[in-house]
Amino acid sequence: MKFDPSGPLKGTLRAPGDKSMSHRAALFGAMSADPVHVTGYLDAADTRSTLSAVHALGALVEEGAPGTLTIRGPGLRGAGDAHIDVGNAGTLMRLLPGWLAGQRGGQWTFDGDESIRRRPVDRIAKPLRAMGADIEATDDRLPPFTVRGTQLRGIEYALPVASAQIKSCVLMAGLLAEGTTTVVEPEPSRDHTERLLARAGCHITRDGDRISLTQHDELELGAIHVPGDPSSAAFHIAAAVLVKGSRIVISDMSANWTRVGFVRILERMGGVVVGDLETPDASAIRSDEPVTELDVTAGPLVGTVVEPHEVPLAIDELPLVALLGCFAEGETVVTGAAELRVKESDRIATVVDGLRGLGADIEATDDGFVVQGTGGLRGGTIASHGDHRLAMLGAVAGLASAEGVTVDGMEAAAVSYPGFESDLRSLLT
Ligand SMILES: O=C(O)C1=C[C@@H](OP(=O)(O)O)[C@@H](O)[C@H](O)C1
Ligand SMILES: C=C(OP(=O)(O)O)C(=O)O
Repeated sequence: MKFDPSGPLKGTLRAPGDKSMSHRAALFGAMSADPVHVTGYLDAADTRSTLSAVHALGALVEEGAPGTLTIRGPGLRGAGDAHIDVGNAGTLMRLLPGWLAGQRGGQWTFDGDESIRRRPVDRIAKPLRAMGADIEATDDRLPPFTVRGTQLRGIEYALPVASAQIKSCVLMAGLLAEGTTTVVEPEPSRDHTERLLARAGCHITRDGDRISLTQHDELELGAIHVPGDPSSAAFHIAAAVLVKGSRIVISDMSANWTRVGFVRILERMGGVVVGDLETPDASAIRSDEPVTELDVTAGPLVGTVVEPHEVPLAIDELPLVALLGCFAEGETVVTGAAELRVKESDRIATVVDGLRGLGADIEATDDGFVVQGTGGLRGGTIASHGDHRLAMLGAVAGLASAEGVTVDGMEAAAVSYPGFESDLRSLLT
């Protein structure tokens, strides 16, 4: 699929439902005793895998108008035996075992696509085993793997990396574990799990970098609205900043401060983005999910240094920071982002190789990359390597390039954003 250099982007767009919140809405919906009504649910391959998973565990999923569904769960302690195909969804693979490990009996096998079979699960197996869980993984660290339900006990666990997936898994296991479960975060990461647990009536508290939760009987959630995904919106935002004369509005986007690190980095680089973002505050647990409207205008950019503590707040948007760096004056550096190597692809290698193939001056480091801004990109061909974020990166690069970009494997975008190409083209004038 070729993306030619384009004229200005204009218009208003709502990005599809947030992927992280959609996974959690389906999982926590299934863990609830009463029906949970969801609006704004993301209809994409990853979040379809989650609906299939909760169905396999015994939940009823009634789909209504687009993005609207009702989940009638088997409840916190009622998950039935199943084989779970997570497809390409790392979030599903890392969160769901947390719920299942503490069931009274039962057995679940997990597997997924070629990419998921390369993604580590020892990061969740280790804390779950410390809680008493029974988990067997391939080579002790990869899918396919098996979880058998057993009584768990609460632990205190210091996360070795700032990962919302590991944090969420341990907290979910804590719901069924005896005593108190505590996770200690090296840096704050997305906090949708904590907010949902607080809303569901769980006893969850935060003291500095320590999040604690005690065993719980029933989740009470009611209705959940999933706002637009900032990680999906980021591709349109980047395109609007890079193509001269552009002005777009992104409506109904999550303004959760743990998700908008990319907008903060972009503002520092000189991008003009107007909108109300939530004020960072890692001292307490909130229970709401704020939304905002962003007004984005193209403008000249300068290079920046992305510090390790900013990485979890913009992890899936860091490929776009590399692209922006190509167009910025001076150097753009990302550090402390070794986690990029264990995503759908090794995103340090695929971003560096991919952008270099389009004419970028970019070097990989062990934990990030260094880009020298050259004021533009020539264009050419980029391979998605089956990674949705790489495919969408290539499309945006094409619009801002001199000669256009052919994306090899554009269909990968359907993992998080099936309507991406038509949404992007709808903004072109
Ligand atoms: O919890 C989540 O919904 C996610 C957490 C992040 O992964 P890590 O926790 O592995 O950093 C992110 O990259 C992923 O797209 C979604
Ligand atoms: C890393 C991602 O997702 P997951 O870990 O759920 O596969 C992503 O969406 O960029």
